Amino acid sequence: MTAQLIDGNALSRTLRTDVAARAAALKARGVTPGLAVVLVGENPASQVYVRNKVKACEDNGLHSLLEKHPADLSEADLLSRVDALNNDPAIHGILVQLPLPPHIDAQKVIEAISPEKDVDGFHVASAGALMTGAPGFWPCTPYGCMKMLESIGYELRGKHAVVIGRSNIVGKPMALMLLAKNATVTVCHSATADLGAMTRQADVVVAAVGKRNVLTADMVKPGAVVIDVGMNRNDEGKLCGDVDFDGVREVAGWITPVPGGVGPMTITMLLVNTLEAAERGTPA
Ligand SMILES: Nc1nc(=O)c2c([nH]1)NC[C@@H]1CN(c3ccc(C(=O)N[C@@H](CCC(=O)O)C(=O)O)cc3)C=[N+]21
Repeated sequence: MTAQLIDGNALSRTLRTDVAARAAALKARGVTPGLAVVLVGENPASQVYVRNKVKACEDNGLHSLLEKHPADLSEADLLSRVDALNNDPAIHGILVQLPLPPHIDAQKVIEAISPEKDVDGFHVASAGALMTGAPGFWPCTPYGCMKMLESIGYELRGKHAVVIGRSNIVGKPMALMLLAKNATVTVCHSATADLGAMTRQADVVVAAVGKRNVLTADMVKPGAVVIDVGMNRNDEGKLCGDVDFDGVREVAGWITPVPGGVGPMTITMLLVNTLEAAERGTPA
């Protein structure tokens, strides 16, 4: 048996059509949803990602503002730029591209973003809202993973989900979202004694480590859903995930590809959050 693909590009197209319709409806009421993307320095990967985000905005009727700053921008100057965007009525969402140069305290910058505009969902107020079930923005990558599970009609209640990775931007929020859907959740990480023993029990595996071949076919229960959050390069320089795709697809029931899986969904959920921010800020 070969796993069915969960196509992040196709699902993104569907969801972005809805985003575009909602953006048009807001525009008819005189409000264009606006996203500010702030880039500090010249990290080549960041430049590609940022360009993709801006293009996704343009393609779907959102206004975007790309702010590029030199790598030696001071932390104080970045904080005052964030403050200006907090007070800019044309901007509903603010994204400060990570990683930031080492002389800048990234968490401090994130906490300076108004929670109402924190469309990345990285602010501690957003994290607290997710943890308690209060309204707030969910981090785009795990949110996109949940949409992928929803798209195949997957019932999480009573299932065992294993998350590999415990970052603040993917692993931890992913575990909370799965828990909120009544899955039994195990979070594995670099100190987990026997990763395969955990993943072999999983109905759903989410791999979010940032290392190739973290999940191989022998570690997967037949029929399981496998979601690959990884973004790595192989020896030939090709983009690949954390999952040994060719092996695992022969065992899994469902699998997300890289590229064309979680990546485009991350950008889609950024658009969704930005739209949501604009809708929340617009009186009916
Ligand atoms: N404040 C902040 N928010 C982020 O959301 C954020 C960030 N910083 N820093 C970097 C990471 C990375 N990230 C990606 C999003 C989409 C793709 C994506 O669309 N990937 C395509 C392929 C792109 C390619 O070919 O390189 C795919 O998987 O099909 C990748 C990576 C968002 N990030």
